Amino acid sequence: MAMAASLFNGSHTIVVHGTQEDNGDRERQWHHKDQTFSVGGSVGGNDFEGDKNVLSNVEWKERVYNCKFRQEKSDLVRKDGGNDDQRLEDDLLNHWRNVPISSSKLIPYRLVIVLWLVFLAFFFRFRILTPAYDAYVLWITSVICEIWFAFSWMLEQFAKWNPINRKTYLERLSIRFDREGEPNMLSPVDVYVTTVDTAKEPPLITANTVLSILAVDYPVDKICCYVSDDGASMLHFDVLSETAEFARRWVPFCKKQNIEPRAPEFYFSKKIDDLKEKVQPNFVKERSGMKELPRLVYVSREKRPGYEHQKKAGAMNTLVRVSAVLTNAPFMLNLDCEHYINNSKAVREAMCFLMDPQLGKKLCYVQFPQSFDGIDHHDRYANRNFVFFDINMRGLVGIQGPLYVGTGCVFNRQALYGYDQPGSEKRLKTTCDCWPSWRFCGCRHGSKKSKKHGVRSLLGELYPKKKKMMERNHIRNGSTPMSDFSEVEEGFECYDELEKSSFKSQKKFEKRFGQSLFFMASTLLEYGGLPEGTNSQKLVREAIDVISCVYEEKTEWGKDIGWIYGSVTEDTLTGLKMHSRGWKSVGVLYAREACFQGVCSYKFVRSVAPSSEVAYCTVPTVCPLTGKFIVPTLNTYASIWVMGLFLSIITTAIVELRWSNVSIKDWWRNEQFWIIGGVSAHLFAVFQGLLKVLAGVDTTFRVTSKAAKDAEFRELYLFKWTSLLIPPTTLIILNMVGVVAGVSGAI
Ligand SMILES: O=c1ccn([C@@H]2O[C@H](COP(=O)(O)OP(=O)(O)O[C@H]3O[C@H](CO)[C@@H](O)[C@H](O)[C@H]3O)[C@@H](O)[C@H]2O)c(=O)[nH]1
Ligand SMILES: [Mn+2]
Repeated sequence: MAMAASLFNGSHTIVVHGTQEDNGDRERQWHHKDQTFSVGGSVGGNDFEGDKNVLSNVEWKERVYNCKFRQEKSDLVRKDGGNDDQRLEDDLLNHWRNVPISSSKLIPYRLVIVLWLVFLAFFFRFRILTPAYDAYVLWITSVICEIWFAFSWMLEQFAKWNPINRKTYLERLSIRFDREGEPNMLSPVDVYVTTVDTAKEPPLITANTVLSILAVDYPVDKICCYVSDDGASMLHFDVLSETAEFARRWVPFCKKQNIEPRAPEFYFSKKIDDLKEKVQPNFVKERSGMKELPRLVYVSREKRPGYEHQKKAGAMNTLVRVSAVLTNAPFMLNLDCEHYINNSKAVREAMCFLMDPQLGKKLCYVQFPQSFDGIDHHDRYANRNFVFFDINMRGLVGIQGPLYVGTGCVFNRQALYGYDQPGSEKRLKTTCDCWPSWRFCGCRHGSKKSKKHGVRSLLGELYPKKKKMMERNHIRNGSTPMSDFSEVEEGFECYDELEKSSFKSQKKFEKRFGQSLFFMASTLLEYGGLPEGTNSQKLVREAIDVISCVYEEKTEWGKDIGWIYGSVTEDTLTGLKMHSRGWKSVGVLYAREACFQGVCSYKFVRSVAPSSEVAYCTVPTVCPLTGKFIVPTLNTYASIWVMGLFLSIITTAIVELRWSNVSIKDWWRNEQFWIIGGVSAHLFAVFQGLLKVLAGVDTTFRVTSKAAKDAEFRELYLFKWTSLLIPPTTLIILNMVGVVAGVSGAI
């Protein structure tokens, strides 16, 4: 099995790939500008000089609380006449704040929900106590459906009980971490882009996304873009290398002219006259900007017959490991290939939360809403999804945080490694069984003899390094809490005892993360960065190791850590897994220019809900047809409950639209698709699910085609037959017949 890594294009690009069964030729050489670059695992050494910055990352925290902050505060206090000390302190500490939704909108909302519950209780009492004996089966069916509706409605409604808006302060983030003329303290971020099929995902789309990432408004040495190519296609590879070349001109241009968005195709398609109102840029800045480029890494993971490659989730886990070895940024941004960065400050938005001294530690991710270009004017297919993002997700902010929806999401690396949230009770347990013991003693026991040296040097350095960093902090500011420091000392005292269990602990680590000692060591660096004494050759060799398809065998990847396998909605599953470990998430859901923008793909599959809609669309129409009614003639009381129920449901929707500012039209589209989806796609999904559970037949992840052009909108209005349409069509016919029968019966 041949593997290769090559450096191309000067030093800002790296290629890491395993051999694909279907292309053996790629790893050998690569032509660019009449030059052939050989592929012997070389990498631009100076690129990794940034490590020192990466490691000193821990300093940002310290800095927040210290000199700078005090000075800022006292400056402000002086300006303000020193009045509201506490308020100022709070203000300065926060890069974000909650913007409460006005109680004139929220109180009626909650009242209506409570009212609904009361009506519901009486309604069910009536429903269950008065069975329709002459239509018993229909009655039972409809009652079961109603109970299910009420239950799911209750779950949904209570998740929205406490919706919250938030506001970020990018300037404060800059004041704190990004001062001119001083070393930048913003946290590094690894960016992941996945792509697979050149036919469905034109490489130009990926190229645009990559350019928008490279041009993002963030320190260049703190951004590293990883592109996973699951198609192992020469075309992707070539386009990407051209992209890297083009970036040399494009990125400085974007930064100099401060244009948005920074994906070229979408920038030029805006047709804005940018020549107006341009300011003369600072010459020095411009010149230095010309040579500054973030790194770009191309990864094509190994695939072999007999090994399940796990689609996107597999690609993501590969990227997690490669990036851990090469850059190990504490945070990572995940973008599908068609989702480019529309607002170059997007990463900073996320950092307002992730670098927050209090909230940041508890966060597993920051999710941005999905927003799309090229949605037809009437949004025929409810693709804008405002109801989901502006109502449901915003409601979830008030609980543990919004769901992960697969793209436009910035993660905390530690949360993906399966650790419990530091504040939660479970964390202590995890820490006790494997963390400290291995941290201090693991260096003495390499599992493989051949690797023993590497282990020792790697892990051996980890401890002194951590200690050194802490000492530095300690000296620089007497106020640093002692706890961390004494924890280290304690670790040393019980060294002997820990040593005994160290071998066991390391085995545990291996079972969890796989065999790469380098990777294991990287997981211990809570603030990211690379251990000292590594060189680029070693790193690339290690990177190739961790993308091998056997790497995940007998590990927890995809089960307990990283992206979770076995579902077509691996995103939701992955997010919930972290939530279940106590981590919180945040949504950047407030109205502002979309941070990420996708090329619209018309695909309609989402959650799999039992399709009680089908039964409920059928039952009422069967009644007039058969002359048997599920609801006996209503008495006065019962009709009050039924009316009340309907009215309160309608009112809830209205008040919901008021606090969320979603338009009636968007809401109506959503309702339409709830029904259409419920009786078609969801219904089929239920069958697929059953097939999988009962017969082990697996569902497939079909890649969505991203090549939609304006001219193709017409197609959206064309009628195309698919078997998915059978159930809704049948239902429509049944209902029409039912109405006719009902009306004629009444006449
Ligand atoms: O074998 C594969 C298959 C897909 N992908 C990538 O996965 C991403 C998502 O695939 P896509 O076909 O665009 O799925 P969508 O339905 O448009 O995506 C939504 O829904 C998916 C399933 O819930 C999530 O994985 C996505 O992130 C989310 O954007 C794309 O970048 C693909 O290139 C791979 O890398 N390898
Ligand atoms: Mn997609």
